[in-house]
Amino acid sequence: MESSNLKDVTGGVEDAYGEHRAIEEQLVTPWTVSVASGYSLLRDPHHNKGLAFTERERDSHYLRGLLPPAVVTQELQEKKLMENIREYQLPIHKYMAMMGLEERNERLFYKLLIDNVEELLPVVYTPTVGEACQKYGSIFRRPQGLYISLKEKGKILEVLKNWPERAIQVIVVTDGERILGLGDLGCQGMGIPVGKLALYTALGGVRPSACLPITIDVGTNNQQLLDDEFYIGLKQRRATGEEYYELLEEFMSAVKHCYGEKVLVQFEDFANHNAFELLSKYRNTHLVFNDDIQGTASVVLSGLIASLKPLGGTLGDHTFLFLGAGEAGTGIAELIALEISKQTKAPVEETRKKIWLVDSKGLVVSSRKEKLQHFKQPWAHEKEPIGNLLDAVKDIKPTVLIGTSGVGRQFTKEVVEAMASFNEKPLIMALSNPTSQAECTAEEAYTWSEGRAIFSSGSPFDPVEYNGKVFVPGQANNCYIFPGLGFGLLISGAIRVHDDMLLAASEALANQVTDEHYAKGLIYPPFSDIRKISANIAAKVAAKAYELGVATRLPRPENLVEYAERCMYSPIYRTYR
Ligand SMILES: NC(=O)C1=CN([C@@H]2O[C@H](COP(=O)(O)OP(=O)(O)OC[C@H]3O[C@@H](n4cnc5c(N)ncnc54)[C@H](OP(=O)(O)O)[C@@H]3O)[C@@H](O)[C@H]2O)C=CC1
Ligand SMILES: CC(=O)C(=O)O
Ligand SMILES: [Mg+2]
Repeated sequence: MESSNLKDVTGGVEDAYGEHRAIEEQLVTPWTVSVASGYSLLRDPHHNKGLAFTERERDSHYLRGLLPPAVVTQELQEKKLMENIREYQLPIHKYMAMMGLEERNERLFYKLLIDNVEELLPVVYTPTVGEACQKYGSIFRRPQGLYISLKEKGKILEVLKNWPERAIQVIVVTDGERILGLGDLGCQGMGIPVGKLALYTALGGVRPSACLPITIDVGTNNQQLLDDEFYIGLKQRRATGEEYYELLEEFMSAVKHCYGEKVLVQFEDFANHNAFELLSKYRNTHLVFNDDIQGTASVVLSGLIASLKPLGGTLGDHTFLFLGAGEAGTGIAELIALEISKQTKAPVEETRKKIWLVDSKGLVVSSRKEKLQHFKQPWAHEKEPIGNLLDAVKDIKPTVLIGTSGVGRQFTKEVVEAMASFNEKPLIMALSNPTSQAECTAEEAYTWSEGRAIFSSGSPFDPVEYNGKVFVPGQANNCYIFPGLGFGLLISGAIRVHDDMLLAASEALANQVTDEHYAKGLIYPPFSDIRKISANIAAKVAAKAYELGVATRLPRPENLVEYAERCMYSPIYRTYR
């Protein structure tokens, strides 16, 4: 089908693929629905329960003889699998074991992930997912999402129809150009949408069948991949300009035609030269948000709000310095400025002046303005140029130092010591992922600040003992926000994402930090409570959607927290007729 025909298909939620309304010349997919039984039931990850099939189910579903005689509970299966996973020494082997489980038995995969979230999050997500992407070509077994490449130009609607699920509610899409702090991994970036959507289900409660990971392959500029005979993606340099934006336009329009107005599209790990453009292009026509710009901003703002308790004062009393002036850095900076502006009623142009950013060329200042990318320009304040981070720290004397550079070990001993020299409790966030790219380790932050830093990082670090005291570093990662934010959008039937929803999500997350957490040095609540946290975030986001008039699920449920909790996916096995 030509892309020009797209406009003839109306689509929408009821008629997901537009088949009933398709005109005769248009192609339709002949989907059939059948009841799985016997061997095919065991091979169907959505319905397989392995040894947990009951005697009755084994009789009625032709499973006799296909399974050994023991009938076990889901809990026992979980115990056994956790033992197996703990046996693996290498994180990548744990990752592969988890992906293998997802391919065999989806509910058991999610039960493990939900019940053991603190142990398994670093396996299915950062840092291990970074290594998995680097090796994605060799560990790729079965499709976990859709690949849409330049070869599919003009046929994207048909490609979407090849995905076996129809009622898609959340899409996470990447083009693989900025995978964590690991750079351009091309088509191998697929590990990221797969991992993010696993968290949408485990942390946020979205049904797995409603989630669709997508990688857009427009080529790669990574020479190592281009030279690799086993590379799984398009072997050409990245398409840019009109060719790139035409493909993205066709994709965004096909997605809406296929799944309707209320499908949420999360942009993930695009390079900044496309990320800002795509967000501003689609934020007023589609339900979209950029996780790296907006989700990260919301999680960091939450940590800052929570840290005001141990630090004292208001947000506006602080001075912020960022290393890294890209998506994450400027996204966070803008949300902080917006929040201070709301609190103080000062214009955002004023509140931005307390926030400074350093990029690869030094401090962002007014004399560089002409040559700066548009997203850096609002941060080009009046000051003499400063070439490096240490001098910027000494000059600006920030109370908060945030790393969003994607480059490891930039917060040196001198930088942390300088922060500790004029702050009783320096707030230091090393946000770059995976662990190898963190601006400093937890141990470095606590040791070099003589145990005074309030520290958090994008990838997890173990607790650190310093001078007889144990410090527990928090994980400032957007995975605290996007599952709850997304779920709030879905349960309210929101049609647009608004900045006020990000602020509401930050506040909801900060409200979950208790005195017990503060006593451990934390400014984020533990992931073990994440479903409760996500329900609270979802409720606040949904409430904001109703308040702003962008919610379509009417009437508004009275108790939104309860409603969110009730709507959440449960991985407990279902009983079959
Ligand atoms: N914890 C979390 O939840 C999240 C963490 N991140 C992490 O943040 C990192 C950056 O992501 P993102 O903002 O999207 O990337 P971008 O590429 O958009 O931005 C990177 C910025 O860092 C600057 N930079 C690069 N090298 C240096 C250096 N040696 N010294 C100073 N500045 C430098 C770049 O400068 P220039 O502009 O001059 O090139 C650019 O401004 C990644 O590692 C990512 O994993 C991202 C999102 C969420
Ligand atoms: C966490 C995340 O989104 C990133 O590092 O890109
Ligand atoms: Mg990301």
